[in-house]
Amino acid sequence: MKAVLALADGKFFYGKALGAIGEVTGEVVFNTSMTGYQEILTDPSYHGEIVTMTYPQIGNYGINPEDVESDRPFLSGFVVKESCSFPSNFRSQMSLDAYLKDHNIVSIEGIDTRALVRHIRTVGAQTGIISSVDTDPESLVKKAQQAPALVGRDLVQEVTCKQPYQAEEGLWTLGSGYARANTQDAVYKVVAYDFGIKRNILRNLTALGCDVTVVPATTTAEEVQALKPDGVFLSNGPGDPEPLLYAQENIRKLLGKVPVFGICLGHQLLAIASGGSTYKLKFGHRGGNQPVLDYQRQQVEITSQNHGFAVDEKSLHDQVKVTHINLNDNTVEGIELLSSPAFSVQYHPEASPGPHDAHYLFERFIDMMNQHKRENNHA
Ligand SMILES: NC(=O)CC[C@H](N)C(=O)O
Repeated sequence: MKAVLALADGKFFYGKALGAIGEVTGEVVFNTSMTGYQEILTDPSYHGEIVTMTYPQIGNYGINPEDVESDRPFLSGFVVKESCSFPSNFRSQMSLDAYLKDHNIVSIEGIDTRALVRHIRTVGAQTGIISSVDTDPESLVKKAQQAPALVGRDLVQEVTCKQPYQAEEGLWTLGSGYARANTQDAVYKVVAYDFGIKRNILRNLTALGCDVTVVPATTTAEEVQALKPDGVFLSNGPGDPEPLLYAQENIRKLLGKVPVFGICLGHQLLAIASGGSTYKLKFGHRGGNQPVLDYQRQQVEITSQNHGFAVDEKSLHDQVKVTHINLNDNTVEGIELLSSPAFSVQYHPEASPGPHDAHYLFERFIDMMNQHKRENNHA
């Protein structure tokens, strides 16, 4: 069945319907990871986005129930050059097409994804539409122009949990699957703000001895403090960090009282809460091979990334130190506060999918909690 992808600037591509039949709008972005499509589909940070995979064949190792970062796909739409309809992997239980249909994700295949990505790189990420019900490019371009843009919207409220819960999964091993978190012997009590949290962050924290309570995005600083955490974690999540005033306010109140660690959206919110600002990148960083320099260790790490906004270095005051930069475009990749125990990174130390070079950051959070505990016991 025919499908069309159209962009707000008038560019369009004819392709074939994949997944659900229907029509969907979102910001059209691209991800350069060669594998890890299940983790990408289920990363809540992609909510509101139509994700194009640059790798030419997607779905070749099928879909299994384990490689997920949340309980369902959150992205608006999915674009691939070729979707593999005969997956080959001992863990596979269904095809990509069947999975996208099951979760009602309107997708398209068979378009020239290289041409699309080159266009996005030239003109910048923008709103687009995939449709298999209306295939008139002119009408679709109009609909794309009328669709809400990503900037200025609070998408976090659409993906955050409704109620607090305890993280129960540990790390995955072949043959045994996910370990169960050993909360009884946990040494650190962590409260994790769920702005759209990826499960592998929680798995990494529980594996290092944290008992993690995940709380909804609007939980107040007072409610968090009532749980007496040793540390607070600020998660990744979708959309623009600037309109999330409630989160910025709560983080501001927690700073100096408890160690804070943020990833991606959590990093952007920490920067804003400490006086900085963010801006939209031309087409973002999404993929598994972004080089980052850690000033402190004087080491380059290859990182997993997924973001369209970035912290403005010029907006940061002298109590905020830039700890990491992206070696492709020199954008801010990590910060540390000098006045309170808090740090954050723009990229994904939990990988899933991607390289594991940055795992040391979870250990840094543990060290920070240890030091804070020691100092408080002496006080
Ligand atoms: N993965 C994330 O947390 C993304 C953060 C934010 N939504 C951005 O696009 O920049």
